[in-house]
This record gives sequence, structure tokens and C-alpha cells, in this order.
Amino acid sequence: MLELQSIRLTQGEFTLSVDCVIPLGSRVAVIGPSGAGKSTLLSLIGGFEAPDMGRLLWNGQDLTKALPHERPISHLFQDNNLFGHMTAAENVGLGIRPSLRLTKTEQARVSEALSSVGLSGMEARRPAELSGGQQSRVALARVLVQEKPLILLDEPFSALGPAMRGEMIGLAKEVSAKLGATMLMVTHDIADVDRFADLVIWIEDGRCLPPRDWAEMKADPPEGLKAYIGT
Ligand SMILES: Nc1ncnc2c1ncn2[C@@H]1O[C@H](COP(=O)(O)OP(=O)(O)OP(=O)(O)O)[C@@H](O)[C@H]1O
Repeated sequence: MLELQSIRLTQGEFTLSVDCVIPLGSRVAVIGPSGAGKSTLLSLIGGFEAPDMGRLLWNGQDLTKALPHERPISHLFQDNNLFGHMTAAENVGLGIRPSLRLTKTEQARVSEALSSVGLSGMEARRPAELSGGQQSRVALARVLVQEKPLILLDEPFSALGPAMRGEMIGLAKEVSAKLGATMLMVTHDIADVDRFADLVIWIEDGRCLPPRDWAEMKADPPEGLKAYIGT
């Protein structure tokens, strides 16, 4: 499990406060108004921001001071972080070995990952030769080969149309199930939450409520959530 113990992080006028436990293997949507602190929360878990106080534990191991690359974490952002001069297969291969000197078995893992996201036959294409949805698939295939137990998604599919978003969230769920990974996804879209989440973290003005079952939260929403979803 991921434990965020009495964490405070101040940036200028803004303070993020978190005290919560995220169970292993759960899919957690992180929602809240613009500027509430959702991306800051993911940056903190990823190790790109350090808390002023508190501890971050993964299965009991203290990661508070670990560097981003030392954490058992994969990331997926809206811009997909693909390298334009590399093929789809190379972009995925980077997730296994940054030198790209892959063994035959590792090359097979790359092909298998691309095939499992529906990109068989597109291994040699560069990002500019792929649609937005296909680029998201490449990024998801890279998350798959990284085989990390914790995956952070920050509005990963927000540039896509509703049908494609639904499809990509289905694929992200498949990836989490294959890896048995815990996934946290920031989104502004309640339809995404319905499709994706077991649990939901509501953040408002930097205050992060502990994760709650989504059906329960919808039945008894915090005041700010009522206003947010317009009920
Ligand atoms: N480096 C920084 N220095 C000072 N304040 C910052 C810094 N980065 C972010 N902030 C502030 O922290 C708050 C939280 O920002 P954050 O990006 O986490 O919000 P968010 O909930 O992800 O918003 P959005 O939904 O608009 O992406 C905002 O008020 C923002 O202005």
C-alpha cells in the first residue's frame, strides 16, 4: 500500500495537506477544482516535489527522500512524453532499457506490448505518423513494459474525444490488471471516474480527503464535489 503520512508541501501561497492510505492494486481517481493540488499530489508521489513534513511509504519502505528514478513508479502525462525522432518500438523499448540495446526476448516484449494496445504492424512509425489516440497507446505500452507496481496518470487522455477516452481508460485498466499495479489518475471528467475508479480522492484548496468508494462518495458527496459536478 501507499501511505502518505501527515504530509505538508508549501509552494508560495499554496499548501497541500495529505494524510491517507491507498490500498495495493486499487484504481484511484484524483478529482477536484482547478488549482486544488491534483498535479502537485502526483508530483509529490513521483518524487518531483519534496514535502516540508511527513513521510511517504510504499509497502512500508520509506520513499520520502528517494529520487524519481529510484521509485517503483511509471508515469503517463497528457503530452505522452514520446520522442519524435524515435519509432513506436524504440519509444516503448526505452521503458526497458534507455540504451535501447535490447535482447531478442526484450524486443519480443516490446512487440507484445504494442500488440496488446492494438498497434501491431505500427512498430516502425514515428509519433508524427500516428494519431493522438495511437500516440497514447504507445505511451501506455511503455508503461506496460516498465512493469512498475505504481502508475501515475495526469489527465492522460484529455486531448482525445469521448469515445477514444473510454477506450483508452479500458486499456489502462487492462494494464493495471496485467501488472497488478496500483493506479492513480487525475481527471476533470466524471465519466472517466465512472469508468475507471474503485476509489476517489477529492482535493479542494490543497486539502486532500482520504480515498473513498466512488459509489458511496456520489451518494454522500462532500460539499465542494456537489458544486463541482453541478448537483
Ligand atoms: N512552483 C509553484 N510555485 C508556487 N505555486 C505553485 C507552483 N506550482 C503550482 N503552484 C500552485 O499550486 C496550486 C496547485 O496546483 P496544481 O497544478 O497541483 O493544481 P491542479 O489541481 O492540478 O489544477 P488543474 O486542474 O488546473 O491542473 C495552484 O494554486 C498553483 O497555482
